[in-house]
Amino acid sequence: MRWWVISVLGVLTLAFAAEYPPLLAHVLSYLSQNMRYSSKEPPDTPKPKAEYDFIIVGAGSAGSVLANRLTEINDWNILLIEAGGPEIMMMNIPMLAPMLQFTSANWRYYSEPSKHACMGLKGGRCPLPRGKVMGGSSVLNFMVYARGDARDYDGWAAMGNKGWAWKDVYPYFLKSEDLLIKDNWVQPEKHGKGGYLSVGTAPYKSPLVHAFVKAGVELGYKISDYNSGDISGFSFVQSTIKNGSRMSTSQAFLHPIRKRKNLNVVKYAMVTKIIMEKDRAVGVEYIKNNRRFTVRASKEVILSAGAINSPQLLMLSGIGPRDHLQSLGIKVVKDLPVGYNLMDHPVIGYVIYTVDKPVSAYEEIVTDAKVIDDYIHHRKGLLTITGGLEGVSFVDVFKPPGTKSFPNLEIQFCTSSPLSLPFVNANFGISDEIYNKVYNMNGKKVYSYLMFMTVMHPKSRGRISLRSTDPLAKPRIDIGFFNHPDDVKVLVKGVEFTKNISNTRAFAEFNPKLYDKPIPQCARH
Ligand SMILES: Cc1cc2nc3c(=O)[nH]c(=O)nc-3n(C[C@H](O)[C@H](O)[C@H](O)COP(=O)(O)OP(=O)(O)OC[C@H]3O[C@@H](n4cnc5c(N)ncnc54)[C@H](O)[C@@H]3O)c2cc1C
Repeated sequence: MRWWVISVLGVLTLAFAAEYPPLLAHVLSYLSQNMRYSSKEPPDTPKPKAEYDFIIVGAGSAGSVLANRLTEINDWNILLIEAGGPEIMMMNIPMLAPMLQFTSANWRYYSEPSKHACMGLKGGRCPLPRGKVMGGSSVLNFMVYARGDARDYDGWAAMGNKGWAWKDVYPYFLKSEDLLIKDNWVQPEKHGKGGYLSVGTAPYKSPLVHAFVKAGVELGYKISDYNSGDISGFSFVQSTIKNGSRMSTSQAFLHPIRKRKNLNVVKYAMVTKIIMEKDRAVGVEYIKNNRRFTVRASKEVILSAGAINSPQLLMLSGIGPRDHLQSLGIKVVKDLPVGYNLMDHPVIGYVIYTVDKPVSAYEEIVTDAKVIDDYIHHRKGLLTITGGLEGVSFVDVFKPPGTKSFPNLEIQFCTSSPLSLPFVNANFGISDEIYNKVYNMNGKKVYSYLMFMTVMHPKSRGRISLRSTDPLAKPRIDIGFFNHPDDVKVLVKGVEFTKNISNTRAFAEFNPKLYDKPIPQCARH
């Protein structure tokens, strides 16, 4: 078990012992649950074979599913290689999701400074968290289960991506899912039952998220099952959780198959190169415990190392833009535009409203004995909220509700904000100067909510490139946020839209006030 888990549990144990003597027993019980939990993950294979049928690089969202499906074929041997270590139970407490970014389970990538974005953040860089652990980013993420809109898939198919139309992918969504939600805002006929991946909702719902969904209806939007193929509307979140705990893809797809003899897993193993023979990938090199290993694949090497590491590994292996590879002295195997066309969703993270009632999550929830008892003993309460995120809406900010439109903005509704949970400022990487001038409440308890706004179909593009030939050096990430002005227009309109939401009758009882203290650098605008 990691030192930080032991320290957190130690502090919690001492804090509880005085106020809630039975809690000591609960904490110990949690520790023993963790031991049992750890034994469910496929173990590290001490001596992998020299050759497998398939090698999968990265045990994240994609890699876990692939390892499960491929090992269904008894005759195929699969090696799954993961740079990170085991997932531990503490990582499954939904409300603690933001804290995981401060652990070794995060690759800790940052964007390059840019003249359009991330300027109020430390060093002018946006933190770009990615999971480095069994389960990958599905261990760090905020658990929102969102398939996307049918029109997006059909658009990709129309671009020539055979097999990606909604009608092609939808059966796989059904197959993989185990819907646990019984509420009437979900259309059960659009969901799967009995699959590996549990989809539920947090047992706790704050009064604020109820107001958020009602506000949507008041403004003329429908309460939607955003996983039905049409995302438009307002809703509570559907989450990859079960019994109030995170369900990562490792838990969903790897734990149940840990006894399959044709699956080997190596953990803490960093793949440094794909071995190419002519145009064919025939194996990989990896480093573990400072030793270098080579393993061959008779059928395929599958690269599922995530949106940052996969292109990095391709380029290190000679697959990438000729000029770039040659400038670093890498032999070109295939000249391809790897690393270009990087797309992520530009966001405004800090549209905050303060409220005058104690209805939002606050900093002390991580040390409040009652809140912790609720979670450890009953798997309910504030700690089951997925990273503080409870509601979601997808709207077209340029068109009134009810008209035919394709949403261009996603609003994630959070039952707290960095004013109430100051540690979240570190997640965003807010600079000390801006934090102290704008967001530091100096210990004053503030209740608030936040609408986290995301551009749905960004036009901005970035690029990933190599900094050096050292596979352990972080690649250069030019995230490209806001290099297209249309993305800014969507978000500006989105901020106005949050005012409409907060001005509804649904929110009136909380007396919300936009927290509009100007950031000094923006005051002139
Ligand atoms: C903080 C955060 C919040 C998010 N919230 C949501 C959300 O609420 N809902 C949602 O749908 N999506 C969310 N996402 C995005 C989602 O989690 C990712 O899109 C998804 O997990 C990516 O899956 P992947 O398999 O491509 O990569 P990953 O899951 O990142 O897996 C890649 C794996 O490869 C391993 N790896 C990388 N390089 C190597 C190497 N060289 N050798 C060996 N192993 C390697 C990594 O350690 C990792 O385990 C979030 C992501 C983050 C980081």
